[in-house]
Amino acid sequence: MSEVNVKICGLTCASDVEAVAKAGARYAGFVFFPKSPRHVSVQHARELALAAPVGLAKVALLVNADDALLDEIMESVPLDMLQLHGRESVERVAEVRARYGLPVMKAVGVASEADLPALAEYGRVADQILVDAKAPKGAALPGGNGLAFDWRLIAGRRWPCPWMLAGGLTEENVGAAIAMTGTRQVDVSSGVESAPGVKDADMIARFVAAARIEPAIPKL
Ligand SMILES: O=C(O)c1ccccc1NCC(=O)[C@H](O)[C@H](O)COP(=O)(O)O
Repeated sequence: MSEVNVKICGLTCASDVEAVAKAGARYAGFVFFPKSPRHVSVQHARELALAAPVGLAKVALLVNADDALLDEIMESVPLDMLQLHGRESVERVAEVRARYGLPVMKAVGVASEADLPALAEYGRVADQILVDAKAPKGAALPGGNGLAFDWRLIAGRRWPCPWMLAGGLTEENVGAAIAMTGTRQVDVSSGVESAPGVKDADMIARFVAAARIEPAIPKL
């Protein structure tokens, strides 16, 4: 079975990038959302992205971004993927993908069965979907809240494109989340932080290691 890919989201300093690369994560996420404790400016993101080693995919996380912001980011920051984490429509996802020529991952919040059809809809236009916990009503952030959803809702489900599981993952629960959902990609932010916006290198290393432990298959 292929190795589980890990995305560590919300990196804010050079030591975060180093820790993520050293731990063997596949993706590094930079948050462009001013209300977030993980927000980075375009110039700062450029410096962090330039410091990332080959093989670490750099992802820009955007919330309802207009073309002006996307143009500015695309001109300065070397990126491998755009993550749309707001209320972007299916049409907007297709438009962003065509305009910038980068793979687009659309985040979809899940709290109940009623949220599942959106995964298939976005899965038809996006390159990947991020199956995340739905932010509570009135939350300041549309993601990165450290909340999990009921993984049984998506156990055994598949979509038309690759997907990643997110929401409240930690080194303690990521193994169970992988086993229950069958995901081969996981995304974490709060679960590897010592305080909001402050990543912890040891927690990152332990999270990546925990995501890579394959469940023992009993011998017949
Ligand atoms: O992390 C943020 O601050 C953030 C702000 C605005 C939109 C999305 C945001 N994070 C989304 C992520 O990619 C998180 O990794 C994902 O939602 C899981 O977060 P967590 O439950 O904290 O691991």
